[in-house]
Amino acid sequence: MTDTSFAIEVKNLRFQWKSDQPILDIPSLVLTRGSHTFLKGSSGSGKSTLLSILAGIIKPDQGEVFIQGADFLSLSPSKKDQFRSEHMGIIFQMFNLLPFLSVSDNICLPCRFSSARKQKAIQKFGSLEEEGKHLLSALGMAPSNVWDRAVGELSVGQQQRVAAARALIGAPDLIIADEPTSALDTDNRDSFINLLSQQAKEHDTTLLFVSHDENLAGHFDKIIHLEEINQIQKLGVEA
Ligand SMILES: Nc1ncnc2c1ncn2[C@@H]1O[C@H](COP(=O)(O)OP(=O)(O)OP(=O)(O)O)[C@@H](O)[C@H]1O
Repeated sequence: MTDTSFAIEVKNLRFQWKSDQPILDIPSLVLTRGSHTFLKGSSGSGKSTLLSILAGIIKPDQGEVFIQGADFLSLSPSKKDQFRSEHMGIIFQMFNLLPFLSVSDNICLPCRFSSARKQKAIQKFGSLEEEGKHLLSALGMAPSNVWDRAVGELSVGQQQRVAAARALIGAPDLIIADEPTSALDTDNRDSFINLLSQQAKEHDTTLLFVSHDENLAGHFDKIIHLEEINQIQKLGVEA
């Protein structure tokens, strides 16, 4: 049984990369709905790996993961894709945009798979495209300059903002972001974090955010140190 007021609930999670030592052993992790969490930890401690598990990109060796009350790991690959589009906005460096598609197509993609997100965008902005353009502007990019361009032609910082707009469109229940501001200058970083905070408050979105930039931690109501919830770090890798 899981509590449906939890956005994320992890139980007895264990993971190791093939032929490597275990890196994650997390007895329990709970994020309540609407909470804004900043996840920190030293380099190589497993933050990206944990986020990839929560996003359904890699499978843990053991344990349970409930997202929005659903037993996420038991879903088939196609149901998992559908669930992800419906409920999650993901900004990962390794979960890339589609480089040959336009900025417009990339941003609107989640709403092609989620009628709930599509309806939210249309209700508030009249169309998906209008919300997409609104998000890009708020992120400091002029939509008219990039809207029809292939994403692969853009700079890394521009691509990061396209990925942010794709994650935010249609106000998903949960946003998982791994170093989403790493390629942004200070002004664009501030625009991004302000937009993320404002959207999350407005829509009661749960945020899970990984960054090495400690300046951003003040925007979050909870800080989790991976080393404090991960038994591997406490016991040492030989355990
Ligand atoms: N695809 C992979 N195959 C094998 N090992 C991997 C893979 N990805 C990560 N690892 C290993 O898992 C460990 C944790 O990596 P991870 O990227 O999750 O850490 P992190 O806390 O996000 O680090 P950083 O803060 O530097 O981004 C590291 O030892 C890394 O070498």
